[in-house]
Amino acid sequence: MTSDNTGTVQLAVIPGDGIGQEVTPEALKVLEAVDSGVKFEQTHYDLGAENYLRTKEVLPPTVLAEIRQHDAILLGAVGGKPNDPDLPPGILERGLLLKLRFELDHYVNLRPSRLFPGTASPLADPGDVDFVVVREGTEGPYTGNGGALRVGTPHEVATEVSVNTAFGVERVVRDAFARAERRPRKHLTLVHKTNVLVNAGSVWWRLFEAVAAEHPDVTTDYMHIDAAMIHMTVNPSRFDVIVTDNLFGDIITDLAAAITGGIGLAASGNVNPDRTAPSMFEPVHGSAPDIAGQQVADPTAAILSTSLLLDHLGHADAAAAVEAAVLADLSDRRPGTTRRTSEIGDAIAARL
Ligand SMILES: NC(=O)C1=CN([C@@H]2O[C@H](COP(=O)(O)OP(=O)(O)OC[C@H]3O[C@@H](n4cnc5c(N)ncnc54)[C@H](O)[C@@H]3O)[C@@H](O)[C@H]2O)C=CC1
Ligand SMILES: CC(C)CC(=O)C(=O)O
Ligand SMILES: [Mg+2]
Repeated sequence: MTSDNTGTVQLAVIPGDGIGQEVTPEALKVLEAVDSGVKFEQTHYDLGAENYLRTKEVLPPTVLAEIRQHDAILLGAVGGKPNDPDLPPGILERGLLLKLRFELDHYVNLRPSRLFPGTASPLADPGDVDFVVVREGTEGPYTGNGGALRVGTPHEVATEVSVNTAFGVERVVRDAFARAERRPRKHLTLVHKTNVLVNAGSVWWRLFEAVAAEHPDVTTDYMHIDAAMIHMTVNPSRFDVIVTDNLFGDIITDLAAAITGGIGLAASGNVNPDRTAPSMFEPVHGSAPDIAGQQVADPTAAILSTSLLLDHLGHADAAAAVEAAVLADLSDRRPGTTRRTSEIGDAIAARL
């Protein structure tokens, strides 16, 4: 998919905050180096904590409307230092990141986890880990539904309501079954907490079962979220495709990253499968204020996110080339040696 007939892709780039500013240029370096047959025309958007502190604006409607006109979005990370008194809690996470995901209907948050050859896992015997988490991206407890009463008093009550619509659950479950069907193992696991979150759990379970009946070739199972974390730590190779809600998917995928070489390698796509708006590609990690500005962040996750972007735009060969370049770089990494963020980007781009 390109925006015109000249093979030009309109790419919105939002480096964001912290290490987002450092890893995004490396991802762009790789996107420019790979032979995809198309030209990426980039528009950079200065959005994030610094922009907010300067302008008191997070995502003006005109900017959102402009971003919507692009073919795809590449995002670094957003979020300031924890508990910064100048940043209202969640203002960037909810006002920018989730706003983009919700407004652009990124209902499939795709997070693949593979233990690439030569990559170290903290698990002694991880096995052949290759699974993908299909995280619902527009509902759950992240919709901002809730509130607080009697704030600051001993009688304070705070709620965050998890929203789960039949429409929202069914479409992501259908996407997960379709993905499972295309994979060799054809196995799908629903992860939830149906024993306690009975209302949300019920709609997830019923729709999962209903869609399963249409996919007799996909084997299925169910795990409660807590038990799923045991299995992911003890025997992660058992998973193929996991479908789950927005919050569980957020948490699972940080663990998934940790067991497959670290958060610096975990890529993601916020996908609008209906293509009614641009999809957005970003590393799983955040802005990492603890290491920002030091050129020590690993840009591999951001670089692998461009592989997901290329694949989404229909450039499967270029996507595979980026992944192959990353794999080659990973297998050359030696424990105890460190490279700057830009050196890793240079090395991967050079392989293309
Ligand atoms: N998609 C996004 O934009 C996300 C934004 N955030 C925001 O980012 C800020 C920091 O959040 P945290 O919870 O600390 O999560 P984080 O993912 O930014 O950092 C967690 C830990 O992983 C390390 N880390 C992260 N990326 C790395 C990389 N590429 N290479 C090496 N080490 C890396 C960090 O140094 C830190 O120790 C917060 O404001 C949070 O809301 C968090 C997650 C996702
Ligand atoms: C900062 C959150 C809104 C997002 C997050 O942690 C994630 O998508 O992984
Ligand atoms: Mg997260």
